[in-house]
Formats: sequence, C-alpha cells, structure tokens
Amino acid sequence: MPIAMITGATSGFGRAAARRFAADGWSLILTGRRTERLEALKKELGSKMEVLILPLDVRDAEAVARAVEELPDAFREVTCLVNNAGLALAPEPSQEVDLKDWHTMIDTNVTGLVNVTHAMLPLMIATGRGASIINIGSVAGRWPYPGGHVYGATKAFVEQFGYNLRCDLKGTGVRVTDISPGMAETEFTLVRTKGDQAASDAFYRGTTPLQAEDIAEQIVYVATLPVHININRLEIMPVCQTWSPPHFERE
Ligand SMILES: NC(=O)C1=CN([C@@H]2O[C@H](COP(=O)(O)OP(=O)(O)OC[C@H]3O[C@@H](n4cnc5c(N)ncnc54)[C@H](OP(=O)(O)O)[C@@H]3O)[C@@H](O)[C@H]2O)C=CC1
Ligand SMILES: O=CCS(=O)(=O)O
Repeated sequence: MPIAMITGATSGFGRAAARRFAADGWSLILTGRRTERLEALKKELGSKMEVLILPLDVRDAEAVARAVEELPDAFREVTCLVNNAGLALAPEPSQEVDLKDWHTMIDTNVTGLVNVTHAMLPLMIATGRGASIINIGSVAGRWPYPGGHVYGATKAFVEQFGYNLRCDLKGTGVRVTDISPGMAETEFTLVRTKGDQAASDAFYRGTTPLQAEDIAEQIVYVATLPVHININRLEIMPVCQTWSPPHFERE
C-alpha cells in the first residue's frame, strides 16, 4: 500500500487528509506537536492500516532530519508528502504586530516547510515516478488583504518554492503541487486569534466556509492522478468568498 506523510495531522486539513487517505487504504506517517492527538488518530485509524506517529515541531531542523533518518524501512517509500503544518497569527495591521508573531509564521510556514522538504527529498526521489509533494499554500499568497502581511508572504514563498522545486525535480518523476485554499473552518482562526473562540465563531458566522474534508478530498485527488499529470496549483474558495475591488483612499 502507498504511504503518505502528513505534517500537521493533529487538526484541520492534516487530520482530515489522514482519514481520507486511510479510507483508501494508504499507510500513514503523521506528524504534529500534540502527541495525544497523534495517539488518538493512530488509535482511530491504526487497526485498519499501518500508522506511524512522529511528534515533531517542523521548526526544529535537526529533529526533522533525525526523524526522517530514523524512519523504519517499512515507512521509507513515501508516495505522498503533504506539507500542511502551518499557521497564521496577528490579524491586526503590520504596524501593531508583535514581531514574535511574524517570526513564528516565517519559522513555521517557510523554515518548517523547507526543513521537512529537504529531509524528505531523497526519499521522494527514491520513490520516483508517481510520488507527489503537496504543499498547502493559501489564497492569501496571491490576494493581499489587510492583516495578511507576513502570513500571505509566507504562502507566496510556498507557491514559488514549489514551482522552483519542480524545475529541479525534472526527470525524477516526483510531482509538486500547491493547493491554495480560501476560507476554511478549522482551528486556523482560533489559532490566529490566540484562542478567542468568540472571534473565531464571528469570522465564520453567516458564511458557508470550506470544510477540512473538502481540502482532504483535493489532496487525495492530486496524489492519485495518473503519474504523467502534475497539477501545479489548485486554488479553492468557498462560493461565499470572492475578491474585492481596489480600495482608494479619497480626500
Ligand atoms: N483554514 C484555512 O482557512 C486555511 C488554512 N490554510 C493552511 O492550511 C494548513 C493547515 O491549516 P488548518 O488545518 O486550517 O489549521 P489547524 O490549526 O486546524 O491545523 C494546523 C496544523 O498545523 C500543525 N502545526 C502548526 N505549527 C506546527 C509546528 N511548529 N510544527 C508542527 N506542526 C505544526 C498543527 O499541529 P500541532 O499544533 O499539534 O503542532 C495542526 O495540526 C496551514 O498551512 C494553513 O496556513 C490555507 C488556506 C486556508
Ligand atoms: O489561508 C487562509 C485563507 S484566508 O483566511 O487568508 O482567506
């Protein structure tokens, strides 16, 4: 059975993707910082297929490299790497942001993603034709909005890094895709508002946002396409989300 490695499998898209891959019989390597959630997911899915959990902070390059080096033989032929771990913080304007929040987003969404990718590249290349690296970007990487500042910039990095990676992987058979969702109801906004449940509820109120399962479906779709197809970028919004006209400050 093919193996998927998912970063940030303790919540949202990552957890939904784990369940969706499991439904198709894939073996799983699941990572995240919250060990108890990883254990719960292993308990839920592990009776049906092989599940390896790796409690891990993607920001820790050494820990990431060691975890990959120490992968048991049965888990080394990875067919799909889902670089999903990430977060947004500080919805306020740039001029009011705590610098630490900018650093945390860069360290997680940029440095963490490249840490995992760098460690996993030899394994993905060894798997070769049909392997996929799926990076979770965001509409925020393309479409600016107030309070998007560093979060959107990290997702622009994710998109461009993926394209450049594709160039280097020419001839290996390894595919690279950026899946860029719009508004989706996960723990994302709770994290962004530092645990303010009322603010998170208010953000989604009156909308029909994407659900984690919608994105999981797209992840599995991309990973299971015929091996000669590479989707470069897949941008997905809920119908209730569109773009705004340019904003003019008038005198
Ligand atoms: N929800 C949305 O509207 C959208 C989200 N995205 C992106 O999708 C991805 C998943 O977010 P989503 O599922 O919505 O949010 P959740 O908050 O529900 O999930 C985020 C996941 O990332 C993990 N994570 C965060 N920081 C780290 C870290 N330092 N090391 C390891 N794992 C980490 C969390 O695990 P743990 O805390 O256990 O470490 C968790 O499993 C993110 O990259 C996000 O930017 C993109 C577009 C839209
Ligand atoms: O990445 C998150 C989606 S949005 O909130 O920026 O639309």
